[in-house]
Amino acid sequence: MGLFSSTKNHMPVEGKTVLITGASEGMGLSASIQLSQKGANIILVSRNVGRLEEALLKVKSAAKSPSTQKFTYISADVSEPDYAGAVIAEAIAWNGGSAPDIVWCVAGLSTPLLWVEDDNALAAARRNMDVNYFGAAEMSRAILREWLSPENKPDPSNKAEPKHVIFTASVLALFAVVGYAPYTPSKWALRGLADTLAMELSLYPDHPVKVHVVYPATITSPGFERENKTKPEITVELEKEEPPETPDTVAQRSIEGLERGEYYVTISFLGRLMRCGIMGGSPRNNWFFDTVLGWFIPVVYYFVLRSMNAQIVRFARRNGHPSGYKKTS
Ligand SMILES: NC(=O)C1=CN([C@@H]2O[C@H](COP(=O)(O)OP(=O)(O)OC[C@H]3O[C@@H](n4cnc5c(N)ncnc54)[C@H](OP(=O)(O)O)[C@@H]3O)[C@@H](O)[C@H]2O)C=CC1
Ligand SMILES: CCCCCCCCCCCCCCCC(=O)[C@@H](N)CO
Repeated sequence: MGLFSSTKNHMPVEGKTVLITGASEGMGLSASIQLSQKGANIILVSRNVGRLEEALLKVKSAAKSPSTQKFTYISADVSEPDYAGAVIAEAIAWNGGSAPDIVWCVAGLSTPLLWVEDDNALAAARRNMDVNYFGAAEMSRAILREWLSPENKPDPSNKAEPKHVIFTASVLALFAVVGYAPYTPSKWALRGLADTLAMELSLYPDHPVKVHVVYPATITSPGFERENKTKPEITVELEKEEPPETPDTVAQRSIEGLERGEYYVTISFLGRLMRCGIMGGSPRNNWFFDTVLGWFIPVVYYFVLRSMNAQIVRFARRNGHPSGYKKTS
């Protein structure tokens, strides 16, 4: 977070234990496999046990040192109130009494729809909030209470690496797009929580912990196939601006950003522009470049928004009042 970047790896994982939610499919599975290849012990968390079993085999067979690394899964629903304490307790018991060193909240879902026309809008918004926001919020609180408790003060002679808690948002938390009303606020909420925690963590100078937020654009995952079933046509049109990436690529670029020590990690060029466009009072990855780039983004947005809104108006003229659109859900 200094003026210039360094080449140090800020998140070494070899021999560390990483807990990942949403780890049975999509980006979470890819991240688990890649961290296994780098020598981490992995705890996979999601709901469906059959998919967790399959994922565990893949993550195991990617291990850098199969004789020393260990792997397990815990089935849990991150939308259940108070789920996270039990997950962390089970993880600690499995890990010989030590808490995981890194917790990455990836579990999420999206229910694209038109806010005004769709009868499911508010139910979908609550579900998106429960999984995407509260799922990650509860997990962060459970692990931070463990890491930051006075009994768990790291031995200063031991040069402990910082712990890491990582949230997974979306570029939609940096730039909103029509059709994502139930989802976008849940990802913006994660940003608000992360910025607050980044400051709160300074109250614990003897317990080094870093918080991060990853902002992927479209990921060609099983979740993307599901969300496309209800996605409004105009949303499909607009999001073509940002090309989809595979779960493997998104996981790889996320890990690279975390290794560079970034606070907000973006995956693409547009994502980086969007990040510099919203910085406000958020911590910067690089104070010089992020600030200078940030000066130009309002000008870019003048043209981007003009063109997008014109595209939406053309769509509206072609398709008539939205109450007449073909029902997607
Ligand atoms: N796909 C996209 O285009 C984008 C996605 N994102 C975000 O990135 C993250 C990963 O997305 P993606 O790769 O598409 O994920 P997928 O939808 O493909 O996979 C979701 C994973 O989360 C688990 N999961 C879902 N709901 C719950 C729950 N209630 N409790 C526990 N686990 C749950 C699923 O397993 P199970 O169902 O068994 O529980 C699965 O392992 C999400 O946070 C998503 O919002 C961000 C930008 C773009
Ligand atoms: C200065 C910057 C210019 C900005 C250009 C705007 C381009 C719009 C691209 C929108 C991409 C939306 C991806 C959604 C991913 C997602 O989170 C969902 N698939 C999950 O449900």
